[in-house]
Amino acid sequence: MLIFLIGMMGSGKTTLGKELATELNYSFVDLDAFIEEKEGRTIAQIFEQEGQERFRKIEREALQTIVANYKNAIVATGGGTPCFFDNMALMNAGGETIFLDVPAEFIAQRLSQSDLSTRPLLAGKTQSELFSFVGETLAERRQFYAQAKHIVARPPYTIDALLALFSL
Ligand SMILES: Nc1ncnc2c1ncn2[C@@H]1O[C@H](COP(=O)(O)OP(=O)(O)O)[C@@H](O)[C@H]1O
Ligand SMILES: O=C(O)C1=C[C@@H](OP(=O)(O)O)[C@@H](O)[C@H](O)C1
Ligand SMILES: [Mg+2]
Repeated sequence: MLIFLIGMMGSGKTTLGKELATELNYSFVDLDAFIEEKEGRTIAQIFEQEGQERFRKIEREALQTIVANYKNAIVATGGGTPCFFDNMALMNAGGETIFLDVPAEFIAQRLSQSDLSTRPLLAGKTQSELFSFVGETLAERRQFYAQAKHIVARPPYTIDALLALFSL
């Protein structure tokens, strides 16, 4: 089974995805890390050198490669992945999708304590810009995230909530 974790930057896709893969003895694939390895450059460099539009095409191709080549894996997507092309339909057809619906305030709080330079959409933002950006972006993206087959919408947003979804 392929399990895709989707949701905003800072919702915990990478962190919880790794834990879930260890717990289930599945492979773990982080879409951003997969892209960085294939491209030989960081996500920040791709944005800087070629812009977001090109990044979204690279991201789409990487997602197609993963769907075609992995069988039992947890896939941590990027926050924007569900919102471009028909990526949401591709993931729903290829496996289970789980939206980590963490409130914007939690996310902004977590991100304000992390290194923003690795996430080009956040780099250079002040605390208050970060809080408004996360709130507005989550509102715009919710229509895509809401297409997930499963939603984790109550705290604590931990691996137990993910395991409970499948009664694993
Ligand atoms: N369940 C959690 N509780 C508290 N902090 C978390 C949790 N999940 C992630 N974080 C923190 O939030 C930040 C973003 O997490 P990350 O897993 O990279 O999110 P994503 O991949 O969704 O962008 C990291 O600093 C991480 O340590
Ligand atoms: O929300 C987004 O558009 C992005 C999220 C990032 O992944 P995370 O959600 O793992 O931070 C990464 O793909 C890129 O910086 C763009
Ligand atoms: Mg991540």
